[in-house]
Amino acid sequence: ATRRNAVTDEYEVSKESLGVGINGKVLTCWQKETKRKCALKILKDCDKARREVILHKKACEGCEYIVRVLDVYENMYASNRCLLIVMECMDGGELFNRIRDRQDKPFTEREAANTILMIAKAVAHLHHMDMAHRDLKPENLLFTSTADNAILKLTDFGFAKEGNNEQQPLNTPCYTPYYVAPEILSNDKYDKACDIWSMGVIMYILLCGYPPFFSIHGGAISAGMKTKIKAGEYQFPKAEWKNVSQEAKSIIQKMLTVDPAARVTIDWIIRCPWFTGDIPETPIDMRPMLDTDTFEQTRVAIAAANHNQRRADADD
Ligand SMILES: O=C(Nc1cc(-c2cc3c([nH]2)[C@]2(CCCNC2)CNC3=O)ccn1)c1cccc(C(F)(F)F)c1
Repeated sequence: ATRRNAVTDEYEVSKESLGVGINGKVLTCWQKETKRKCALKILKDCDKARREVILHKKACEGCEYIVRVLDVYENMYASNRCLLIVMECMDGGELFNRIRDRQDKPFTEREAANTILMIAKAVAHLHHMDMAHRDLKPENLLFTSTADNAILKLTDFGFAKEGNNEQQPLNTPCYTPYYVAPEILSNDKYDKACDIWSMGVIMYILLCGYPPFFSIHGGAISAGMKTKIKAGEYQFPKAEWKNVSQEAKSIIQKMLTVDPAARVTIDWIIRCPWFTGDIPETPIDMRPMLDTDTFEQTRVAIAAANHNQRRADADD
């Protein structure tokens, strides 16, 4: 339940900003009793903010891949009524910064698969409760710590939306089937599909270090970029993609399907062997091994070594 007392009763709020989200800024705070470091998101009270709080609280229950909401306060702050969301503090920062810091060397396929799988588990949890995030991007994906095995969690439910349970029975009193407009029936049918598209863009970036759609002169979205997105026009430039497995590319292609009705669902994604990777391979940089000519050279070298070894044995 939303607390009405001052957040400062239970938390020490710092001035240190952790960033600014869609609806409000995020500060560091400490729980007085436990000294636990937390993050505090300050939202101006309005319907959108109330929806964000309700959906985030609902979403984080039962899913370890969604940033946990610890407390919610309704306080006056700077003479405005505000909603304050206290969250677990994600000390590893954003996926965005981790990608940016490794600009030179993108993720290995195994690392990319592990990363996307954590995102997919968060998205599956939302889609199974008929909710769509609708703002999936590296800036809203945070690591629990800077350790290699840190967990990646989804945050910022400022655009999230709950379906009206699309298979709304036609006989609900709100409309007479004969006259109901198509958008009433399908208005949120494709919200979930847009989360899949965003995952496709994130997966593409993790495997090569740059986005599939961009405007040549950089900066904000351009007309040319919009055209490319609408046409689903992007490439896998050979330089960076020749070592990436065909399976990874075909998964990206299925996620970046222009027609939302034809796009793969989250359930299809979490069942892909590429993600589960049943054989627990050590996170090697699989890319050189996947490169045919490197693989060919390795095969020849191994054969030659075996030949010399046999010769050596025969001489003994
Ligand atoms: O951001 C950090 N911890 C954090 C952050 C959030 C958080 C929530 C939201 C955001 N962050 C952003 C702010 C704007 C940029 N995108 C992310 C969008 N909307 C949100 O709702 C939640 C919990 N712990 C952090 C903590 C310690 C160290 C570091 C760093 F890695 F930077 F050193 C970061």
